[in-house]
Amino acid sequence: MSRTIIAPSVLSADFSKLGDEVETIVRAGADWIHLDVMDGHFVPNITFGPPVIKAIRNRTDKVFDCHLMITPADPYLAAFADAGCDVITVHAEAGPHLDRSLQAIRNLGKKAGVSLNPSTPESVIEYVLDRLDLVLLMTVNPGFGGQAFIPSVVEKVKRVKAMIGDRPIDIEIDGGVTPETAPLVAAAGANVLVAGSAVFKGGSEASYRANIEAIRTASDGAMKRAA
Ligand SMILES: O=C(CO)[C@H](O)[C@H](O)COP(=O)(O)O
Ligand SMILES: [Fe+2]
Repeated sequence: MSRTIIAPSVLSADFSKLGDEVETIVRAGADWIHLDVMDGHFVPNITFGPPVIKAIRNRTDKVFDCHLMITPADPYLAAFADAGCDVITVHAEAGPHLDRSLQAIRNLGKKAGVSLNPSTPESVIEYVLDRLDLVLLMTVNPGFGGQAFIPSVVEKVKRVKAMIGDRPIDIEIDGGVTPETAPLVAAAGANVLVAGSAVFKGGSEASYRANIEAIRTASDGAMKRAA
């Protein structure tokens, strides 16, 4: 059994020293770096885009896991690939041509992900499974960090796990992940956990390390018991 991949979301980092925060969170045990791109249109908040991602790319060689909460996404995929994103995830709700978006991401040489809002049924990925490297299931409504985990998504994790079968597709959870909620989704089949506020609380490397370890211990234990 492989251990849970922990992907801290820099949405909760101190943006005034973002590069340093990336280095600190990597030293503290982050596996991937989760980058929340928001456009003030698909979601009611605005964050950052390719220039900021490019500016922090040289701070680590960890996977840059790019969560695009933008519409349209297709015109910007090449810019995010050039900026150094390794996984590029688009929302199924953000455009009419999911199959085309996923093909475009793979054609750029990147891993292709799709994200589903809490109210979006998993059936939208049925005909694109062979184009997918990752499914990101939102456990909050996208747009902000620090929101409460929506428990109804746990059943969706189980259904997506069954749909995927033995395909090499990661199941990632995003929103309200804590040591209390991580075991619920890990037991249901998720293997990548995004956490922002629960990881960056405390503001020091020691607290980041303890926060990551608490989530990892809880989720790895649940994964092992479910195996
Ligand atoms: O995509 C996101 C919000 O749209 C973030 O990745 C997510 O909210 C992480 O923050 P937290 O762990 O604090 O819920
Ligand atoms: Fe995210």
